[in-house]
Amino acid sequence: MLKVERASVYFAARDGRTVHALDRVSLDIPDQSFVVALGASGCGKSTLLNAIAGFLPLSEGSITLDGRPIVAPGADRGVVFQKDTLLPWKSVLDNVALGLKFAGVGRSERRDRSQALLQLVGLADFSNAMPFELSGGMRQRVGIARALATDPDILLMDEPFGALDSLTREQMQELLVSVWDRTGKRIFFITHSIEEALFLGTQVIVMSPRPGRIVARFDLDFVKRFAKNRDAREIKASPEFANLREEIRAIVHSSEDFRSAAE
Ligand SMILES: Nc1ncnc2c1ncn2[C@@H]1O[C@H](COP(=O)(O)OP(=O)(O)OP(=O)(O)O)[C@@H](O)[C@H]1O
Repeated sequence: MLKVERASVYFAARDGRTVHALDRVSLDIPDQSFVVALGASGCGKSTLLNAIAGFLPLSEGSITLDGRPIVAPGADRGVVFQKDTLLPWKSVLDNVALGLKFAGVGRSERRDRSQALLQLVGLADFSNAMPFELSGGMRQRVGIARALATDPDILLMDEPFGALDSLTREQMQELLVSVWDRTGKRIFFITHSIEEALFLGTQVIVMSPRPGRIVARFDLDFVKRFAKNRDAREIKASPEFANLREEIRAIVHSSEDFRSAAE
């Protein structure tokens, strides 16, 4: 279990004011779950992910992964950002193998494990390609393979598909469901898209800004249905999906109205 307990983060803004980016957020991310954080800009989604990744300290509260306190980045957490962070001078295979190299894994095992992961993300034939030869979606696939290379306990994804065109985005969502289903990794995923959140999450948390709080939680099973029947259109066209989309839209908008009224 990854456990966030009453996590708060305050930042000192440049004008001397204090920004309350996260306010006593509690969240459980069980094994094999797919937890999606949804909310308008500035509601603390990235702050929460960065704290789980160990990139920034909490002001109050705690985060533990299977009982171990998180205080720094570690190989037990794989991270994927919106902008890929591939090294342009290294091949696709070497990019995937990078974390394994740092972990001291030998050359041939690095090759085998990285090749298997490239197969998992549908890029088996691109191991010798250079990053500049790949499309945006393919680069994100390499990023996912690289994040999985050290066999982490959780995958942390900060708007990984936010810069992709809508068709590629849907393909990437479907690919990610396969990766999740086959590896059994738990995932914490951030998005602005209500539809993406509904399609992917076993749990969706809706956040609102200033201070960043969780204002609603939904347990869902669309992603499990898709993992079984692989029919995204059927799921997204279902009345159940449409009703929830409207319900969540109303929550997101009311938290934005609240913010503008307060300003
Ligand atoms: N290093 C920092 N210094 C000061 N303020 C910060 C810092 N990082 C984030 N903030 C502020 O904290 C709040 C939450 O930011 P955060 O990036 O976590 O939101 P978000 O929900 O991820 O937004 P977006 O969807 O736009 O990425 C915002 O008001 C932001 O301006």
